[in-house]
Amino acid sequence: MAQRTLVVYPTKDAVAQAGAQRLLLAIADMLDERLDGGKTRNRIDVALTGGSDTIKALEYMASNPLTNTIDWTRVHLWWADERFVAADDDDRNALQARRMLLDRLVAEGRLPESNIHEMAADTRNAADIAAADDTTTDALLDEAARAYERELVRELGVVPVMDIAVMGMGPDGHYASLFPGHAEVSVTDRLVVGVNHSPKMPPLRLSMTAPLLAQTRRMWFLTAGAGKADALAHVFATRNDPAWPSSFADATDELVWFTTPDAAAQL
Ligand SMILES: O=C1O[C@H](COP(=O)(O)O)[C@@H](O)[C@H](O)[C@H]1O
Repeated sequence: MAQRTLVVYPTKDAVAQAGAQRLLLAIADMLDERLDGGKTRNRIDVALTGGSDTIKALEYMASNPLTNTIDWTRVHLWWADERFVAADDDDRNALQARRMLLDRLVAEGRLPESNIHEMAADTRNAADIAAADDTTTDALLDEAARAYERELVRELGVVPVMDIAVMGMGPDGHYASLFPGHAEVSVTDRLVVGVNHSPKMPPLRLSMTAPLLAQTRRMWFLTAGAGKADALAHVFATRNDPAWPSSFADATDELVWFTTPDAAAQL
């Protein structure tokens, strides 16, 4: 179990800027790291999420000169969670990341499209969505979750490991799409799950599970603003409490929360 570390920056903007800078430096360092035998890694795997702080960090990455020094052909991008909406829906985490950074890297020939591992989008039309009952929707989400599991295993083996995960946390303490009051946070026999009736819109989601995320080497939370203070205090006071899902967050090497004084006020 990793020890939780807290790093406080003066503003929300500074958290995003620092997150961007740290992510670029960490990617560069990991790509240069010498393995036994002197070779460098042939790939690193980074899990992204959505939410205000992480998307802002991607925006800062786009304008950071370090971005142009990275060998993106060896960087694979995954999503710790996704909103199950149409591929062109503004709510989609992957679409936001593409708009902020990834599409440009692909267009410039730096990042192969095949390195972007998106979770499935909802391909149904509005009438089918409206007509679907819970059983149908759950089955659809489950098939999408299993498809992502298959992709993870195909690419990374039966115990997939993210080198870095950049997480956000909601004011209710959710991380990825693991919400309080929902059973998914306690699922231990899956890598990815479907989430129906999410308390935060949109209601249908896909999420990596806590055990998969806990295999991550370096997990960073970008969690800024007074709205996160209550959740942060509860999360730091407990472990594996379903009422505060981010208390399940773990990593093998480091678990760091980048935050602001107002978010850390109750600690
Ligand atoms: O819906 C989501 O919300 C969280 C946190 O969002 P924030 O805007 O409160 O920072 C995010 O981490 C998650 O990936 C996303 O799907």
